[in-house]
Amino acid sequence: MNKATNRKQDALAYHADGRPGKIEVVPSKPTNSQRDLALAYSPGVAEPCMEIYRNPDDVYKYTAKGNLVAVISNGTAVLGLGNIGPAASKPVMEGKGLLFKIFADIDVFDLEINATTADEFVNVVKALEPTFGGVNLEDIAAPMCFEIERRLKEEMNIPVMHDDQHGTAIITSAALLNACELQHKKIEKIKLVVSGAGAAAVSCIKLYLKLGVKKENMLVFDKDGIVNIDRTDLDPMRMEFATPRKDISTLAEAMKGADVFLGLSAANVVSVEMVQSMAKNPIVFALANPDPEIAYDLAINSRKDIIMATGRSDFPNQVNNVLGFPYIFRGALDVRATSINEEMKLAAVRAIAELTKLPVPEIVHLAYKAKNLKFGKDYIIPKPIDSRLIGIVSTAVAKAAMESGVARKHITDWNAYQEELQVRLGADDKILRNLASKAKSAPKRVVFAEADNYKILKAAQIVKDEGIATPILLGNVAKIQKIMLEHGIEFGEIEIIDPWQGTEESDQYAAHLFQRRQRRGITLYEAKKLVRDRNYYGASMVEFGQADALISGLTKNYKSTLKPALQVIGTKPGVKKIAGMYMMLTKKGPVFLGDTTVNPDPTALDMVDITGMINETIKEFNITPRIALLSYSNFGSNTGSVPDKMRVATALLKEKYPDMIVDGEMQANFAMNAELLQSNYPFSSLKGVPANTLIFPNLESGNVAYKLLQELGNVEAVGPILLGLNKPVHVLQMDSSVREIVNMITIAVVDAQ
Ligand SMILES: NC(=O)C1=CN([C@@H]2O[C@H](COP(=O)(O)OP(=O)(O)OC[C@H]3O[C@@H](n4cnc5c(N)ncnc54)[C@H](OP(=O)(O)O)[C@@H]3O)[C@@H](O)[C@H]2O)C=CC1
Ligand SMILES: CC(=O)C(=O)O
Ligand SMILES: [Mg+2]
Repeated sequence: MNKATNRKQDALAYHADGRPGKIEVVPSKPTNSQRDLALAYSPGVAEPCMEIYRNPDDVYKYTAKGNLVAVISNGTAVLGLGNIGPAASKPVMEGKGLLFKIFADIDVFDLEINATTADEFVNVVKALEPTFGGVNLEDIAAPMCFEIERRLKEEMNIPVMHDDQHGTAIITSAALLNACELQHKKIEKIKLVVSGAGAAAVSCIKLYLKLGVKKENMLVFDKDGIVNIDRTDLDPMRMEFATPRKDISTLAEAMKGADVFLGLSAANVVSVEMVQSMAKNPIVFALANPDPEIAYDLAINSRKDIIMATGRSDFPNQVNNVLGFPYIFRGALDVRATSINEEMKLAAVRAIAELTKLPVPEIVHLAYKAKNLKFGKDYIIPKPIDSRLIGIVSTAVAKAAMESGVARKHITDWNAYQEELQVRLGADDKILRNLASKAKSAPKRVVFAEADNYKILKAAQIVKDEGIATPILLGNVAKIQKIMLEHGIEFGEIEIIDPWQGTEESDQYAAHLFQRRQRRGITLYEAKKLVRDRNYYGASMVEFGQADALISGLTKNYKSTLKPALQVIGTKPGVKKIAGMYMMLTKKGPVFLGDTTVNPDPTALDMVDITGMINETIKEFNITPRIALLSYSNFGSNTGSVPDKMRVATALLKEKYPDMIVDGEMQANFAMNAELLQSNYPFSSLKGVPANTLIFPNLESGNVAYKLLQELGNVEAVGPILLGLNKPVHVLQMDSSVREIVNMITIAVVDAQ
């Protein structure tokens, strides 16, 4: 099975696994009690209904309308896949909904409609106005899309934007301005060739004209060839930029001496020769999705002076409308704009272009495994992951809406607005993305003791593909290869070792184990036998530096996986007890729980050591630990062995680590609710911000808490992160999912850095 087939299977599984599709509707109010339901629905719901009846604008106050965008398509021009119909377009529209949510916290209903005429389409969408704060039209073929958008903008009082037109125009304009600057070209003088005369291309051309490109310097092509004034099949819109020139009829002819090529048409319509025939310092935007007009590598290797961009995320210069639509709608919704006008679009263009010239944050470098991204040929436009986009672009759009008179709500405190935008980005799985970025910045060799298992192999393949780790597989070679073949898992080059057969290193590993355990009842003969076991062998590889981290435990119980690591590697100097911690990815950000894994009933002194290790590890994740020692009492409100132990441990911690942010003993709700803590116990050192690290009095409570959060709170658990071993070894929970294994590998790599 080749890489393409593999990717296909991964993409299908991604969509089909678990709850089918990519989005769900989640209530935003409590629904637990009869009272909640009486307020949410009948009879309570009648109150906001009547308020809105009396004052229609109150719909923004009492419903989700103000943050709800409809992503609507009839499936007539889906990506570059053509007219595949509304149902087949649904994955794209759900995907757009997902991007709106993760990049700008906008809720989306995706609507795929059977509407083949402009009248049908317009009637459906107009009728939806009461529900939505905005409408994002998507993947509707030209020329019908122009009429649909024009009519909806005229007839609706909420912002309507056909993203393939204007989103694309905005992003490519920002990229074009920057590319021209880098290639020393004046926009008024560029010779522009456009492949495609559809929704995206027409809108780009219109915006380029506003930026200064001259109509007479432009040649446009569609499926039937050059768009010239002799054509009888052109609608008035395309006739607008039809060329009177008679000397050119093919794309190859047009490309000779051209400064800029813009492709918004179909895959592979441009050849290397065409690119080579362009003017000095050419700019090529081959933006057809998923495959561009010319492959990135072909174009970039065809000449040295080129600036090349595609719509894809796997090459430099991704020019894709995802850089625009989330933030354009965010700004428009936040000032309750009645439309998205030219001023707002141009403000977005300028904001995106200028952002490119600012120093790039470390986190973006890490995410793209790039060392020195800066305004230049390979960085003409910001990266979609850049979290500054929401602040800069949405603010520019909101200001332009206010200044151009389409805002119905005015923002006065721009600093508060900036903060609000950052909070919107949420904090639940951002930490994982950050950790993955950190891992990718210096990937490590991770040895897998249970490589004859599909889930391990799949996770190993993912981390290799993502550049997080270089896997080393332990196990029976034929068995591993059989599973790889059955499941289409490919690594390219991969090291597979079968410890059972013995290797050049086995004797050295056995001698080391014997040396460490000879006074604990292990003979050399036994040590030799033991290192044929994959857990002993894997731990030895890490101990001898032949691997940087070990992952095991998927198929064996925790203790029997841990034992070899303790015997071969041992604990860090000074560590008496190892421990385990979980990172829970809650909506309020990551919360760390410990010890959830190893020590059944730690003493107050043990608690000090464990908390110290937890504190240090969390700091490695670039998070400041705010630690609460938990019990069933608050600061002495109850007595008993558990509160007493936690109170003593807190005092010892404060003495040993004066800079540690720690307090206790306290109940979990006080730890997680800063207001509650402050109002009842204003002396507490956890002032103002809730704890992010919870230390449990014993294994039962820690284990019960994380499992409850996982099952009832639907909170993702990453771990157990093993603390205190001298080298990175991480033991999976039995039956971890592929995603959980990938997360653990990421942690192991960060641990090994
Ligand atoms: N990177 C990005 O952000 C974006 C990329 N796109 C991509 O741009 C492409 C077009 O999208 P969109 O405008 O929405 O679709 P449309 O269907 O509206 O337009 C497609 C245009 O391409 C023309 N075309 C098709 N095949 C060829 C060919 N072989 N040679 C020349 N022209 C051709 C069509 O010609 P005719 O008019 O004769 O049918 C039509 O003018 C898609 O691949 C889409 O994925 C779109 C939006 C954003
Ligand atoms: C990116 C996008 O909207 C498209 O390719 O259609
Ligand atoms: Mg599209």
